[in-house]
Amino acid sequence: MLPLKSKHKLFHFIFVRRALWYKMAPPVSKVVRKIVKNEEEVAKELCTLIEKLSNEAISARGQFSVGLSGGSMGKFVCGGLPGITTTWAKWKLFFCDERLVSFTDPESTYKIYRAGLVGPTPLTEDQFVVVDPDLEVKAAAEDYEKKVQAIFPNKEWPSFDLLLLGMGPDGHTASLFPGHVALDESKAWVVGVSDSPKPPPCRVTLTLPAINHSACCVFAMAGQGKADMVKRVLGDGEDLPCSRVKPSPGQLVWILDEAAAAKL
Ligand SMILES: O=C1O[C@H](COP(=O)(O)O)[C@@H](O)[C@H](O)[C@H]1O
Repeated sequence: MLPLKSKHKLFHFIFVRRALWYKMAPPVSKVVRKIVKNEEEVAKELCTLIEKLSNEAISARGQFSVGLSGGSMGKFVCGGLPGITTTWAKWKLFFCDERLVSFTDPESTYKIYRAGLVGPTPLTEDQFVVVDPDLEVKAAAEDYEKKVQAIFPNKEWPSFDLLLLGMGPDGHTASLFPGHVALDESKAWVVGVSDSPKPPPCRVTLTLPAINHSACCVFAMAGQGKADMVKRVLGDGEDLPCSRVKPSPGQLVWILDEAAAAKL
């Protein structure tokens, strides 16, 4: 028989500590992996998900906030979105990251989405919350952060309904590159990067905490060129910028084609 004092200690250890641990530990993201045949199927799967999430968000809150990425994501989204059924007027579009180049430069992410979505869908230019390419890096990041804050007023962190993310061959996502100081930002929603290892060097990016407060993050990719990094991130769990995307509480979705998933 345990003495009363020891019983109290045991009770404290088991119940109080456990309750505290549950309270403090961040809820784990719900992770979904979807492997489809080819690039075309990746775009289809992605756009079906965007359609579903937009309609759910609009029914629940009257607005859908989505963050876009550059690179191959533009192709998937611009190819598939014109075919979906949604209330376009309720959309607000942001950029997970943007390259600091003019809107006419082929490297501009906004240029790609404006050409692919304004016209082919009922979306209008004023529904895009853009990074001002005429400002220098720090000022552009501060200006973009203010624009995002105006959409999520009085919030500690933005709560995007959906962020569409890509993964570079070095495991970067948005403009968060391996080993870069921007990865450790814990207060700002947005930071500037003036030494991006991938050109162009000047960029503006959402930070990891801003990304991880969104309701859903989706990585979509296709092709054998992604296979090694997919294995390092999803198979080996290596600590890379992509692996740190854990929306909490939230959903993390990976949509891959068979070639990108080949080494898993
Ligand atoms: O530079 C960038 O690269 C990543 C990955 O691009 P991908 O073409 O390999 O898919 C992209 O997600 C990011 O937005 C972009 O600025």
